[in-house]
Amino acid sequence: MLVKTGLLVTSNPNRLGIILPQIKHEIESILYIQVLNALREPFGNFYPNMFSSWPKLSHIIKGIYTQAAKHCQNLDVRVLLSGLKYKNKLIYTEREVELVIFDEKYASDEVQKFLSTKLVNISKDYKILTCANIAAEPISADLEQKNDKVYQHTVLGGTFDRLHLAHKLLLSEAALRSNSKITVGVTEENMIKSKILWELIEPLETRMSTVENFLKDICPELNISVVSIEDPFGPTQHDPTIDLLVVSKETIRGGEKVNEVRKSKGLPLLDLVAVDLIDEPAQNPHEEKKISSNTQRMRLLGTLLKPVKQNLNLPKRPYVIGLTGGIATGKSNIAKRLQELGAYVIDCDKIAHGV
Ligand SMILES: CC(C)(COP(=O)(O)OP(=O)(O)OC[C@H]1O[C@@H](n2cnc3c(N)ncnc32)[C@H](O)[C@@H]1O)[C@@H](O)C(=O)NCCC(=O)NCCS
Ligand SMILES: Nc1ncnc2c1ncn2[C@@H]1O[C@H](COP(=O)(O)OP(=O)(O)OP(=O)(O)O)[C@@H](O)[C@H]1O
Repeated sequence: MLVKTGLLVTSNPNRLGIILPQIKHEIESILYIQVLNALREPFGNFYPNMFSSWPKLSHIIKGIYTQAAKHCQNLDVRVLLSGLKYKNKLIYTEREVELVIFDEKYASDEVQKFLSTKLVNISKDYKILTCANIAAEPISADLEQKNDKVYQHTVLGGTFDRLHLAHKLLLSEAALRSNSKITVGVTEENMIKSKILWELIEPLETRMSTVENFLKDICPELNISVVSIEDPFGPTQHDPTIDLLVVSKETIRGGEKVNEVRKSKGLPLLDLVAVDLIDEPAQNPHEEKKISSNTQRMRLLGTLLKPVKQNLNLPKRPYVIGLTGGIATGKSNIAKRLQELGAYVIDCDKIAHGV
């Protein structure tokens, strides 16, 4: 039976390419992923010799979100970081977990103890699924990770429309590298008007609260501040406590500009960490190569944005349809097709010209 929220406990994320296609039809909404090498204590001590610092885990998180992009883009996947960062933590999830999936066969008393003592928000009627015996490469630390510094106060910025897996990767990088505070700048309306189909961008409040909820879910121990920004600099132009800016390979230049502004104001320069771009695995012709909010908005065209409200007081006919849109968006074309289907068309453009 389909559940809303699932939790996958994996001891080897390299198995995800096989597990995700098997479990994606079991879950409707949120899939939490907790990486753990064993259910035994010390809980959260995830391959301690290999991952001596949190940023060394970055490539594992990237691997998970890349697999999620390939296999289950319609699920809201959230890789939990608390259990990786802090030893002996309980697993807390904002949503109640209804299905727990393991990628190893554990003894049933071990499973029971784990569920009852470590999993805080679990449904009374939870179900368990085991996907065992899946061969995979052993996991390894990212030896390429040259800067594995952790900072007091990390920052990042973006529009974060329809929060996608690449946004989650960026937010996770900032969370892995922070031992205290994380600030996220979210663009206000003045900064989004040059974007494709900007009219379809979610309202600022929605984008801000989605970012905040995501961060609170994956790492509630951090002091999280989500602010709106009216320019590409946001709080970085006056806050001396910030010490790291997380960008992607395409926004490094923006990061350098932030440092130019800080230099001119006598503020300490920020370290920059750039995450790689995550590609769109199901790219159609004319779509961007990377996972992108623009693509998501374009894919919305021709779909119902929200369910039609039933109003029993309305007569069944005639329907009044308002047809609006920018220049050359196809209004006349659609009006012609509706006319062919029997609609009576009132062209306000023509009426206005005649006034
Ligand atoms: C001006 C800014 C913030 C506007 O954000 P933008 O509209 O590009 O946001 P968007 O939601 O599209 O992306 C947010 C971030 O995710 C990155 N990102 C988007 N898609 C992908 C992807 N497929 N793979 C990896 N990263 C991605 C973007 O490069 C960006 O860094 C940004 O472009 C910028 O210049 N950043 C550097 C400076 C900065 O962070 N300033 C704000 C400080 S509070
Ligand atoms: N669904 C579609 N797919 C591809 N091309 C389209 C589509 N709909 C319209 N077009 C093309 O886009 C162009 C503009 O279409 P149309 O004249 O219907 O737009 P409009 O919104 O009425 O423009 P105006 O701003 O002049 O009122 C035309 O060349 C039309 O053939």
